[in-house]
Amino acid sequence: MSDYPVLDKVIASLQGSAPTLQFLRDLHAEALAEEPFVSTNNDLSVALDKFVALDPDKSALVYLLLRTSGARHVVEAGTSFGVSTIYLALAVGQNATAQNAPGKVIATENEAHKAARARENWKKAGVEVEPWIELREGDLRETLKTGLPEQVDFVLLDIWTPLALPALSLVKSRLRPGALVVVDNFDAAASGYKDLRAYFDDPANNFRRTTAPYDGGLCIVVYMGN
Ligand SMILES: C[S@@+](CC[C@H](N)C(=O)[O-])C[C@H]1O[C@@H](n2cnc3c(N)ncnc32)[C@H](O)[C@@H]1O
Repeated sequence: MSDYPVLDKVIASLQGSAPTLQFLRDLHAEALAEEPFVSTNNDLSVALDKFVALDPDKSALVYLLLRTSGARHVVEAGTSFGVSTIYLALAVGQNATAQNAPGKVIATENEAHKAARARENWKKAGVEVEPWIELREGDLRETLKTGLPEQVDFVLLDIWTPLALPALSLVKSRLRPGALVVVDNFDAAASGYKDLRAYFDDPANNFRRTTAPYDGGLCIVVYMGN
């Protein structure tokens, strides 16, 4: 048992070695001890030293979506201390191993000290996690311009709202038909997501979406292909 019963449920929904799952549980408990933060109507500087991690129940859903879709090529916009990345990498590693094929999570973080903490956390998470991650440090509007996989299966948009559409736009041409895009706080940060919502809803872009009733609204989007 932990101080956060949700973590017991979440960890039980994952496959992984006991030490890796225990580390993830402890790390996520540390993140939960913070004040909640949503990126609209706030002073972003207060988030510089915060995890601002994806909620555990949303992270579990993301892990299971990745496992069921067999995703091996993932882009994460907004990594912070790398909590959500651990869920992504665990799933990608398991999918890649099952398919005997390559796989990678491209993680992005602008703040050098956060990137350093993320690397430490992934090292501690161990071989089920660390080898599957490529961290691109710097502004994602630059770091995602080149070197993306031919096909991207999954995109996690967990980033300050003005960066979400620029991130997706850089990845869009690589999305495979059926690729999933998950956007955190789609309702709670609705005012910041006007441009992204219009982009999803423009028939020319060929996305279909629903918002799952997780805290703040978790938007789940499928790219239908050209
Ligand atoms: C909500 S947090 C990500 C949390 C992470 N997904 C998790 O669950 O642990 C968003 C992160 O995006 C980073 N960020 C903000 N602007 C960025 C940019 N232009 N390029 C890359 N990262 C950026 C912030 O420093 C912050 O750490």
